[in-house]
Amino acid sequence: MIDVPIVLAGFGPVGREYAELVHRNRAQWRDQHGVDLRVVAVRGRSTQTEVDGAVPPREQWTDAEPLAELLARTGARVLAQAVPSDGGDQPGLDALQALDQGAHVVTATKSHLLTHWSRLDEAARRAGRSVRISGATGAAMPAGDVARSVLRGFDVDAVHGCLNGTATFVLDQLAEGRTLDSAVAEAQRRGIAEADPTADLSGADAATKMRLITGLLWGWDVADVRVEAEPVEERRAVEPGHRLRQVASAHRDEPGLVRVAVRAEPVGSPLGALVGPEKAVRYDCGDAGSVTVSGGRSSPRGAARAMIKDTIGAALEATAGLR
Ligand SMILES: NC(=O)C1=CN([C@@H]2O[C@H](COP(=O)(O)OP(=O)(O)OC[C@H]3O[C@@H](n4cnc5c(N)ncnc54)[C@H](OP(=O)(O)O)[C@@H]3O)[C@@H](O)[C@H]2O)C=CC1
Ligand SMILES: N[C@@H](CC=O)C(=O)O
Repeated sequence: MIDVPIVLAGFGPVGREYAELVHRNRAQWRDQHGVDLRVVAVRGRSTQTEVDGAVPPREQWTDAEPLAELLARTGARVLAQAVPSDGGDQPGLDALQALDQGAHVVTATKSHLLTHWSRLDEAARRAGRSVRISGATGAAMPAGDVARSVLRGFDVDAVHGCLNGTATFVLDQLAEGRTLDSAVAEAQRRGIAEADPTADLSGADAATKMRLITGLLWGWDVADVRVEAEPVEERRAVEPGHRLRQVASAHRDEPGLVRVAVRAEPVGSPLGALVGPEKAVRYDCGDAGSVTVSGGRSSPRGAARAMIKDTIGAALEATAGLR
């Protein structure tokens, strides 16, 4: 049995789902996979709590100690990150700290991957540990896993994806005659759109996820990738038999460039057929044909499930670096 003590950073919707899943399914995963996942501590911005079973209520949390001390004291094998993707430096520094102390990193947080990509990869390889980012590339849709390992040898020429559930949902609502404001409000009510939906609508969130996929797929340094993005705006005409989609694309022969465009896709195509907040990525693999990954719940629970998959993978597979 592989013991997997976990320090969880972030106790928002994703972190809470992750802690709850580990608590509820621990015995099942022990039997099924031979791994004993247990969250031993949870941290917020400035407070923390030790955990033995269910996470204690916030009133019982105490001031946070330095992460290095907490990781050492608990013997953590994994740092699980579900903290805001707001561009702050702390998640990147925390991930580097964890790797230096011999822990794997599993993350749904995206922004520090953009700023610390190469450093994280080098630190992980040096330590013989992995940084697993499936939750950051599209919640429960395993597009990152496919990019990193399943398509090896397929020589992918191009990748196209609907990577932001809000954009797909809002575009369909606009097509039905709703206004942009009310479509976004409905997406927020359903927990799809962020509280500040700017990155959902501008294409920035889709571009971030596509940048991460290009890093896994072609080894691009995601920090250097340039983005050209077209925002989702009020309703516009579309030819019959098509739906508007926010499509993020990258081409192997245009290294370092990700484009996000709002374009018409045939309703029967993998991207045009998406419903509500569903996501999909199509890999164009030359003589191997096209491979599309779609589905997987786009929600805090979906992201938490992706983190669970990555935690089990980190414990069981002897791979190092960004995965
Ligand atoms: N929601 C979704 O469907 C998806 C979300 N994601 C990503 O998952 C991440 C988590 O999202 P979500 O659960 O909505 O939560 P939030 O992004 O709202 O994060 C809130 C939590 O992070 C804690 N926190 C903030 N900074 C730190 C820090 N430096 N160290 C430790 N904890 C910190 C907060 O602490 P405190 O409580 O003390 O304020 C709080 O518990 C985000 O990066 C998001 O982009 C990815 C895929 C899907
Ligand atoms: N707001 C995002 C949530 C996941 O990253 C989206 O709409 O896809």
